[in-house]
Amino acid sequence: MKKEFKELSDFIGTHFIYTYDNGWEYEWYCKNDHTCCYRIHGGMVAGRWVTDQEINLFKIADGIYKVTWTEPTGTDVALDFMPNEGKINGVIFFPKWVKEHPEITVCYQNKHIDKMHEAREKYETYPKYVVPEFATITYMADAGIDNDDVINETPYEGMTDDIRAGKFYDENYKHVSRKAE
Ligand SMILES: C=Cc1ccc(O)cc1
Repeated sequence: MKKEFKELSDFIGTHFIYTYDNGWEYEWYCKNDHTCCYRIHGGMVAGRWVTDQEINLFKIADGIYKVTWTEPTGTDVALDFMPNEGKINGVIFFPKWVKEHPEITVCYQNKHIDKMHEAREKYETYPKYVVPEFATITYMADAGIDNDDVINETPYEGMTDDIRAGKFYDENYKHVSRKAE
């Protein structure tokens, strides 16, 4: 994607794949000015995916965007996107229980909100496990606003390669079913 980001409107609707310097691979979509969706492909909670997470979104300066949110698990996230530089700085603040039982959170979270709330009451929160890392963007595309096709399937091995190879979405950024291939 060759585009110079400047305004907030340049950012909203963008779909990213990136790899943190610790090797964790994430996929994230700015669905609109107050909502994101994401899939986790590598790292402590690989396999987890979430749609329609409420976020706070600000343009910090031309082409620099800050996104923050708090999750049903109690995990807090702060991301600074610098798409013109191909970089993101992310800080994830995991409750102690997520580090100790990451498998509980590996699911399509939207279908398991009660389970997340139960776990955050049952297990310990502190000390938090803080993960501050830069990430390198490996894919960036304009998926449009409120596109429910961007993140609508459980992550599988090779999914990010398929997306980068242009095999995952059609010309309207609709998900091409693998069965139809
Ligand atoms: C915990 C969620 C999360 C989503 C995207 C990202 O870059 C970091 C954390």
